[in-house]
Amino acid sequence: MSLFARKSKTPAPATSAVRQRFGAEVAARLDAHPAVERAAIAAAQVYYYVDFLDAETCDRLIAMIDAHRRPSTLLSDRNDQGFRTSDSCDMNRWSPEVQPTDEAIAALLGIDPAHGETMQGQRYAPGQHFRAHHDYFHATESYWERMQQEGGQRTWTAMIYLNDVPEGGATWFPQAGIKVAPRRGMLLAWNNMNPDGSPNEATIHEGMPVVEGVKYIITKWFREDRWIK
Ligand SMILES: O=C(O)CCC(=O)C(=O)O
Ligand SMILES: [Fe+2]
Repeated sequence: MSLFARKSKTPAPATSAVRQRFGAEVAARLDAHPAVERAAIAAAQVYYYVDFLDAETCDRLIAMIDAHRRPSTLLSDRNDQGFRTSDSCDMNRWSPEVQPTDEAIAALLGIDPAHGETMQGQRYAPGQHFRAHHDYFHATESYWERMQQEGGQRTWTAMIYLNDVPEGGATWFPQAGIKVAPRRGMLLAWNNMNPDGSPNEATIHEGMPVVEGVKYIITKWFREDRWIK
């Protein structure tokens, strides 16, 4: 018996059949949806749905974010103040104000809502930003062990812009080569994995600084396993 067996930490698998399946199935569903467009880039699966949410629902969610916001946090071993300077809040999925939107996002992607983390509301005032990052978890970070118990890797991200922003605040994917300006009610969704289920580095993205106005969004991350046990 090897001395090194068992005790050593299991390295995170680079690829995974479950993640592969999420990539293929969600993409096929979005490709087939008449209101959804795929962004014309090869490096990542990025989709948008222009009028996903009506103005009244956007306004209701904005009011909830304003009422509950607190400084955003960062899941990282680096203490990097200034990396994410927005405010955030948890959007309770069981609240009658939130549930229809939360479930509509999961239904659009065809993912069991139990795989979805708590939806985040985010607010960026002028000058606030979220610097370039990946939404997937890095297996080298100390949080990885815990994340494996809590639904595992993140697969798809869905974001909704709740308002138009007069200037700034675009979501920029510098490697994939796409910049998306906020537009009220528009949903943006992308797969953080490659088709083989490994993390796609080209999904690195940033929330660019708002120049004029205030930017409100909601973000929902889906895990490879159930996040709600
Ligand atoms: O604010 C944006 O446009 C991007 C937000 C984002 O990347 C996130 O919430 O993970
Ligand atoms: Fe992100």
